[in-house]
Amino acid sequence: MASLNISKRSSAKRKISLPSSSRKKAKHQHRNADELPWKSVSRPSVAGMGGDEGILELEEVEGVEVIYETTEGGRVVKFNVLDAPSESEEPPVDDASEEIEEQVRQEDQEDEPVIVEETPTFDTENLLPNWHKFPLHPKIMMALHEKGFTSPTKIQAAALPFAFAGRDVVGVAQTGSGKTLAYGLPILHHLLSQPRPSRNRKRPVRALVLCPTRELALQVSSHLNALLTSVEFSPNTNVTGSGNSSQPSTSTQTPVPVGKKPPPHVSIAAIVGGMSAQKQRRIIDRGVDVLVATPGRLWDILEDDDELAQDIRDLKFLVLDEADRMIEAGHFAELENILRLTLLEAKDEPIFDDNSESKLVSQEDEEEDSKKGIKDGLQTFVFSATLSKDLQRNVKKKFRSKGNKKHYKRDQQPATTLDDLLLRLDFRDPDPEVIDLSPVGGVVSTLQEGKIECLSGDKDVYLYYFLLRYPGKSLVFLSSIDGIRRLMPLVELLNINAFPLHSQLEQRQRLKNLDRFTNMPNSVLLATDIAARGLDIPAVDHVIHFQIPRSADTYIHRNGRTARAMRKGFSMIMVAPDERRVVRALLGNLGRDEADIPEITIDLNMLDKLKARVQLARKIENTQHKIKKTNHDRNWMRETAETLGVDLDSDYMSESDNETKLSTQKRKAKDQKMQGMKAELKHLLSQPLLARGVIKNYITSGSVSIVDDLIAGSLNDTMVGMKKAEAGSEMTIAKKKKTPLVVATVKPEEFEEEWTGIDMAA
Ligand SMILES: Nc1ncnc2c1ncn2[C@@H]1O[C@H](COP(=O)(O)OP(=O)(O)OP(=O)(O)O)[C@@H](O)[C@H]1O
Repeated sequence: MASLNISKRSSAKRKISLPSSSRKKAKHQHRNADELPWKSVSRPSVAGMGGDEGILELEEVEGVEVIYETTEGGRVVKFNVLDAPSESEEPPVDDASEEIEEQVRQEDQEDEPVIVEETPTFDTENLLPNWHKFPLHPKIMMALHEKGFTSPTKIQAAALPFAFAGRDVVGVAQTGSGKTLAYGLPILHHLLSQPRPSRNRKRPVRALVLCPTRELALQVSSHLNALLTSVEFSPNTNVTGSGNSSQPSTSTQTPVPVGKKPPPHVSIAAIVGGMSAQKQRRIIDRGVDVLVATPGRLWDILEDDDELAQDIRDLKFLVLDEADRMIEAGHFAELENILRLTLLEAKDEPIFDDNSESKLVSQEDEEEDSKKGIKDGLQTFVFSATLSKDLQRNVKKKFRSKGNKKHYKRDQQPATTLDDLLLRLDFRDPDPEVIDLSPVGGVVSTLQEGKIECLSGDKDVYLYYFLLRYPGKSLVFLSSIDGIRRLMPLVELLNINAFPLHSQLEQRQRLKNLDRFTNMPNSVLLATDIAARGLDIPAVDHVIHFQIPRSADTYIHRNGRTARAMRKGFSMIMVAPDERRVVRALLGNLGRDEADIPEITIDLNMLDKLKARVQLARKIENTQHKIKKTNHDRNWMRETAETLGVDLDSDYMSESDNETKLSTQKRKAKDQKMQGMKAELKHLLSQPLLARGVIKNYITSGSVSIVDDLIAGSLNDTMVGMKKAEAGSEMTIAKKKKTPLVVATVKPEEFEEEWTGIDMAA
């Protein structure tokens, strides 16, 4: 047997680094080395131990303290074997033991078997010249290259230098402009530049990203994970062969457990409601570097997890993504509690207390703080597409510039809840950098807008028209879940591939529907505003405001689900007469005029044909709904009576029985009627929708010949005789105020010329 000295020494520290519940009891038993409880371990194939080198077998031992005693015969080594205490016993923790703990922790670092992980090299200068000036870890450069992200987006180019300089950043940039990586890259860079964490020690949470919705949190974590996974386990890849490292990065010392795959260099996890809390707790227990969370679930977990609460106090990065939505999402209390943990001073005290004495942060306080050297290196990033100018000013106002000796009074009344939230953030930076790249009027340059003005009751048919006329992936926003519940069966009856998304669906169903929508090219997602923020669904062609948004911000964020990352997109708002005033006000808030948004030209002949289909589908839906409701009411009465052990009134019963008999006949009649209506709808749906002047059986002889277009494949798939068209290519441009409408059809090329795209240059 050969023994490994490192193992013996490292074992001693394990006794102290174990979590408190499983700490070992200091029951000393001096023994000689051969009596120790050795365990066989597989031989490491790295760190110079790969060859036989005379070692036949390796063993290690845990829970042993090595004692050197000076005796008359010289120095002798003894071993203290430590027993594990019972669950209820907690070892006394005193200053001395903490000192030892720290000492042993250091020893641990020295003694663990390590391998040297080669930092890959990457020729950024030639392969990613637009990224070259950013000191990003080569692995990140490799990932950006692999993803084809050849240049930073504007917000990335603007925010990264400040983030790398250790500054706090408040970033405002249009939807789909790459804000996730604007804060994600500095975090990943920092973590990748640290040694790969050991499997033996739980990694603390270093970065917390708070998101308003579960979907966004899941998306952010998978977005960051996706960037890492391609390069995580290819540390020695040399992409260029030229050996030009993107930056002078040192090799990282990577402790690798014997015989095991190295642990991930960076571990990212999402903690959101609607999924197993136990599983999420287990993930946290295993150790996570970047926690992406919704405030509600995170606070639930934090309430019982002191260790995690401590991690949050010691964070290196705090991010608020879509900060303004967070307060709308009803998470304010939880969010506030979480943020309180991140305060530098008076962590447990409310920020705004009633004691006016303490409301003024004086120059003396400030100097006192700096004498104490309070500086923990927390960096805070706040990002959104919509942070009002007032708010941005307030963020700055809050902070006392050390140079200027400006003072901030804590009893300053915040103007809005979001002001309040931002004032509760304890930016360590005396002057957080506010970067505002939001476009004028909130509209992304690649987005084209349009509107349809119609009666509320006609919105269904106009929507149907739009979906058939402009096939593609359409995200339809409604303000209420009831609205979705009403519209969903209707569009299904009309054979539209539609999926619902709202907060009353189970999380699994929500994700499934999102996934189906993402993967089906010609499909519709009927969603409430839970889908308005941050979701990065690839290639959404159209955003439709079926019900008008509640605020200008919501209009911007809903629109932001299309025209992302320089792609084209179209947004359509449907306005009923009684909604015009609100829409006017909403656009006014964005400094815009109602007439800025042109109307979509509708082929009224085609609309009439669709009306027949929609009316019939609506009739079927209403009848189905009534049947369901009657059955539900009757069953509910019987079930409730059964549960309560109450006999139903005999009158009610006989009435109900008579009704049942009657209703059996009625139901049969209704069923027949329903079958008839369904057959009729099926027939209607099977009929081609002929444009005016087109004769079905004589395609060459109608007043409009469609042969050439048919051969060229340029006809709309469902509206026979109408050419294929992109949304936005058939618009009625309204002249401003009181001038009659001028009808003009705008050719797609004319718009394309105006689409300038996002200038990605740094
Ligand atoms: N440098 C880049 N080059 C090309 N594409 C990029 C770059 N950075 C990010 N992207 C892509 O752009 C898309 C939008 O990014 P992201 O979701 O971060 O936008 P956002 O600004 O957070 O949008 P929102 O305001 O809607 O949340 C994503 O698909 C992302 O992968």
